[in-house]
Amino acid sequence: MITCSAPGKVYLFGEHAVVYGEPAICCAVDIRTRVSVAPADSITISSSLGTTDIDFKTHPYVSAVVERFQDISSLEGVSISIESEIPVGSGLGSSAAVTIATIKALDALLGTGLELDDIARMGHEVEQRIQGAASQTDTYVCTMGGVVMIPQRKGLDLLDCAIVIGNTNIFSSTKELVANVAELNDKFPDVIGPVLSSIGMMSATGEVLVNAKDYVSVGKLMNINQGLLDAIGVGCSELSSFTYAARNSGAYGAKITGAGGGGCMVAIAPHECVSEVAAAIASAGGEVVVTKATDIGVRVESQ
Ligand SMILES: Nc1ncnc2c1ncn2[C@@H]1O[C@H](COP(=O)(O)OP(=O)(O)OP(=O)(O)O)[C@@H](O)[C@H]1O
Ligand SMILES: C[C@@](O)(CCO)CC(=O)[O-]
Ligand SMILES: [Mg+2]
Repeated sequence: MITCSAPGKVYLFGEHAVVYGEPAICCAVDIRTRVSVAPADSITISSSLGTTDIDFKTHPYVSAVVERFQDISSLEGVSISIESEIPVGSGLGSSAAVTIATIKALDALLGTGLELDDIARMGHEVEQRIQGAASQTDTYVCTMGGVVMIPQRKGLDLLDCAIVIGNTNIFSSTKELVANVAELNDKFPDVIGPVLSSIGMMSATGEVLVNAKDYVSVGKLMNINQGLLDAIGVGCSELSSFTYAARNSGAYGAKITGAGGGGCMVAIAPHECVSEVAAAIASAGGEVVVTKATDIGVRVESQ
């Protein structure tokens, strides 16, 4: 049996706008999905969502990965078992992590010799197929780890402040949220276009600040980015209430992370404020995860 893992991620800036070619800055975080594979006579995929064969309703991302390997190798049967610390459909890159960890595990099992760039590319193709429109961000960051600016694929300094996540526990489908933004953009292109460009400016301005470890300024920009995410309709009252709770208890800044519409918000905070920020989000009704940036991307855990 071979087990591989891949990390989740939070966006400092740029989700949604990155689908339209704007830059984004995204950070791998220290919560992981583990995928174990073993030779078998038929295909079985087991996760908290159920046990299936190739099944695009229950396991669309993993099924698409299996089909890709059927194209490039002699794969006929395999048993795939998924365990995850990343909540499903929550904005923390659960789809990218399960996709990338499965690609790496099947690559190791079948000896297809994929390089990290090949894994990231295949992961992006899978997200595009299932999501409709998808940027390369989640799959690239989750493959490589670290803090990455997209589309340049430029590595920035690892954050050394605390990352506090508040989960609304409202399931949100990235596919649907991306489609909602596209609909709004089709209806009001002259209004939404400039908002998406302004979101792109966050990363252009934020890059230098992240490398300078000027987290006070990074936080201010995250707060501006949050306002623009609200403007394109991906907020909800719980996300707003958690972001204000975090800001009012000492966080540098707070915003939605990922597709929004539910899922999670992220705050960056000085290490000494973590318990106040976590308590404030929890008393506003959020499930809290305190984590940190990681430079460990996809990797083989055991074989
Ligand atoms: N542990 C898991 N086991 C099996 N499938 C998973 C797992 N985690 C995620 N998935 C798949 O990914 C889908 C959720 O992906 P989606 O892109 O909508 O949310 P996300 O990746 O958590 O958030 P975001 O894309 O905003 O970061 C699930 O419906 C499921 O198909
Ligand atoms: C909403 C989005 O920008 C981020 C999802 O984590 C979609 C994508 O980049 O594919
Ligand atoms: Mg996703």
